[in-house]
Order: sequence, then structure tokens, then C-alpha cells
Amino acid sequence: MSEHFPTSVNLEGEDIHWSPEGGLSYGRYLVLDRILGAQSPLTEEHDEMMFIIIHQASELWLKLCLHELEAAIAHVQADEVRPAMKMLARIARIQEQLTQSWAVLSTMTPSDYLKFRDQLGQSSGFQSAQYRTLEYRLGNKNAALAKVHASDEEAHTLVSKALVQPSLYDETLRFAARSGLTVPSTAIERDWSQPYQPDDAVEAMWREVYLDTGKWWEVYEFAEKLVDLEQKFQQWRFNHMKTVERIIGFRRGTGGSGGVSYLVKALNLRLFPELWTVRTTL
Ligand code: HEM
Ligand SMILES: N[C@@H](CC(=O)c1ccccc1NC=O)C(=O)O
Repeated sequence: MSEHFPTSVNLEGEDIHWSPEGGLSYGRYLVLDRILGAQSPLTEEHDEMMFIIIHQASELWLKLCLHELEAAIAHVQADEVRPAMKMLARIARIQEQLTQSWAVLSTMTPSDYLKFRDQLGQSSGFQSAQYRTLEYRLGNKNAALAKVHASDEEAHTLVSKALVQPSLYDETLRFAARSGLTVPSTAIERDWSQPYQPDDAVEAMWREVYLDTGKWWEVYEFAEKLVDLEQKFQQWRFNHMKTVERIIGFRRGTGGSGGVSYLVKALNLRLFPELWTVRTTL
């Protein structure tokens, strides 16, 4: 008879710690009792567990995204573009994970979702403080949306701080100026809580960078990382919108918006506008 493949691992010769010492174990280190004890479906519907876990996993990824983004912005402020780029590269991978979650979610049909949607009341992704913080740190400053967090002090503080700080793009323009490029003073000092206004002079600055990449290599390389980040963000938004259309059609959202029509409006937004418009003029 031919030799068989093993069907379970032989533990002989291993020195496995059957009772880990020192109070620390896998579960305790990762505080799994809290994470795995945090799913509280409101119904007996099978798909509600998936709905909850997708959102919780997304919030964990958002937490890491913000952790990386805060550090990346701090590095740009300190003219340390290389470590900032490393963090943006990680953010790009996290964004891919987030976008992939739509593939799991779209295994839920309208019939499945409508069985528990009413129980969600007025709750909605609209009220994700981490998502709003991320949008603000990336430069999408829509102050009114912070108001949905008014009743949650911790969330409101997080979001409000992000609203008034210079965004990743603001800090990039400041870095470009420090590197010797001509950046209008209105882009370097302004009320950061206001939406960024695209400026022909900033586009001209990017034109200079893209026309002489050898001279402006660091700024050029960083700019391309920003374009990557925005494209990935847009892919998340588009997949959200299409998944929502597939599951609830053109119903109003539980958050009170028009639903898909609101999500489509967000698709026209630009985080780093001149990095896109400059491409036409090169
Ligand atoms: C069945 C699945 C889902 C449906 C039907 C859905 C639907 C919607 C709708 C209609 C809105 C617009 C606001 C409103 O009026 O409610 C919205 C916003 C939002 N959703 Fe979802 N969503 C789903 C899954 C998710 C998941 C998995 C996430 C991941 C965190 C998410 C995050 C968000 C965020 C962050 C917003 C605010 C977007 C913005 O203000 O630009 N959604 N969603
Ligand atoms: N806005 C969704 C509900 C929804 O998706 C949702 C509800 C509670 C917690 C998170 C949610 N996800 C994203 O909006 C709807 O209108 O069906």
C-alpha cells in the first residue's frame, strides 16, 4: 500500500505550554471576552450576525486607519515623508480590506435584510464617529455632519478635533511650500474647519512637480500616494453605494438621507482636487 499523508499533526517533541504562565494568554492579551462578547443581535434572523460583524470589523479597520493616518500627518508636519509614505501604503492595504467587505455583505439579499431592517430604527453608518473623523482628516470638511454626534460627548470630541485640524492635504501643501515650491498663502494659513477651495495656483504648483519629477522627487512620490489613497477611498464609496442599491433599492436611509441618491452625491467629491485636474493640463 502507498504511504499515507498524516491527517493530524504529531505533537511528539514539541514543548507546548499547555497552561501559559504569567497571567498572559492569547485571549487575555487580545481581550477576546469583550470583542467576542460584543455581538447582540436584536432579532433571531440568521443574517443579522453577519451584518453586525461586518460593521464591527470595519470599525476596527477604521481604528487602525486613523492610527496610521494621524502618525502619517505628524511625519509630514516634521518633513519626514518616507515614514509617512510607509503608513500610507499600509492604509491602502486596509482600504482594500474594507472594500472587500462589500463582497461578503452582498451575499445578503433584500429579502434577508428587510427581515430585520425595521429593528435598526434610525441608526445608520452616518453616525460612525470614526468614519467622520477619517473624512475630516482626509480633508472632506462638512461641519454640519458633526452634529449627529452631539449627544455622545466622546464621539463629538473626536470628530470636532478632526474638523479644526489641518488635513492630510493641507499638511502636504505646507510641506510642498517648505520644500521650495510656490504655494499660495491662502492654502498655507486658513480656517481648517472650512472646506478646501481648489486653486489654480496650487494646480500650477503640482504642474511644476509633475513636469520636473527629478527635481521634486519626494513631493512627486508623495503626491502619487495621495492619488492612490483617494482612488481606493472612492472604490469603497462606490461599492457601498452599489451594494446599498442592490439591497434596498432607492428607499430612504435609516439615517434620514435620500439613501442611494445621497451616496451618489458623495461620489463627486474630491479630496485632493488639483492632483486630479493637473493630469489634464500636463
Ligand atoms: C445592508 C447594508 C447597508 C446599507 C443598506 C447601508 C445603507 C446606507 C445608507 C442608505 C446611507 C446613507 C445615510 C442614511 O440615510 O442612512 C449609509 C451611510 C453610511 N454607511 Fe451604510 N449601508 C450598509 C452597510 C454599511 C457598512 C457595512 C458600513 C461600514 C462601516 C457602512 C458605513 C456607512 C457610512 C460610514 C455611511 C455615511 C457615509 C457618508 O456620510 O458619506 N454602511 N449607508
Ligand atoms: N442606513 C441603512 C442601515 C444601515 O446600514 C446601518 C444601520 C445600523 C448600523 C449601521 C448601518 N450601516 C450603514 O449605514 C439603511 O437605510 O438600511
